[in-house]
Amino acid sequence: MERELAELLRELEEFGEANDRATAERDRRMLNITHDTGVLLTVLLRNGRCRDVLEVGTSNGYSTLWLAHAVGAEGHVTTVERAPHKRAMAEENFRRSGLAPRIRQIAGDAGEFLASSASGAYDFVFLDSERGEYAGWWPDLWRVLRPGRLLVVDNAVSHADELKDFVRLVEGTEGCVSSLLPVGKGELVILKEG
Ligand SMILES: C[S@@+](CC[C@H](N)C(=O)[O-])C[C@H]1O[C@@H](n2cnc3c(N)ncnc32)[C@H](O)[C@@H]1O
Repeated sequence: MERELAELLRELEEFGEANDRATAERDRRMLNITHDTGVLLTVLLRNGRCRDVLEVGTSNGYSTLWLAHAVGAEGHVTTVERAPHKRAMAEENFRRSGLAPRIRQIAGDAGEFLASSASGAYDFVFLDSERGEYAGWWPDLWRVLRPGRLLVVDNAVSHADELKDFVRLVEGTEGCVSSLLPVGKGELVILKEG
């Protein structure tokens, strides 16, 4: 990774940690993935030669930068965020990173975006948003993911209780194999067989 991008990621990690310590207001918190989760995403995307990535939950774009770096110059990351102030922060971080041309920012509700997305549009999905919505989004998440590809869910250990219904749905889906990795806040890696 280029020194400038590594430095920007470190800066955002420090900003996110300090910001989230200082406020309990969820809408003001960055709630970024951990550094080691960024490395895990890089390994998975690079190994899968992923080019069409969907992220649900941009926040200020920290995780998006890991994804955009991992897809390489030929790849694209579509990232959905409903909070305008976070989208603006992300846009500035994307500009600073030089990776903006690979990133498509979607403004609005992820559920609506998923429902309007084409089947098999993505070869990797990263889910890091409003956990209470995941079970309702599952049919569309599954539909937009290409067969043979991965969907990764953050906070699968840190907020396991909130994900119970979702995990039950995942485990009951035919053609689905999942594994919980003890990286960062716990990453549920879901394979769509095919
Ligand atoms: C945990 S944060 C994302 C952190 C980001 N992935 C990172 O690691 O840098 C979750 C984000 O999802 C957004 N969000 C929550 N519900 C949403 C929805 N229904 N549609 C779009 N974005 C949503 C929140 O505004 C918040 O910024």
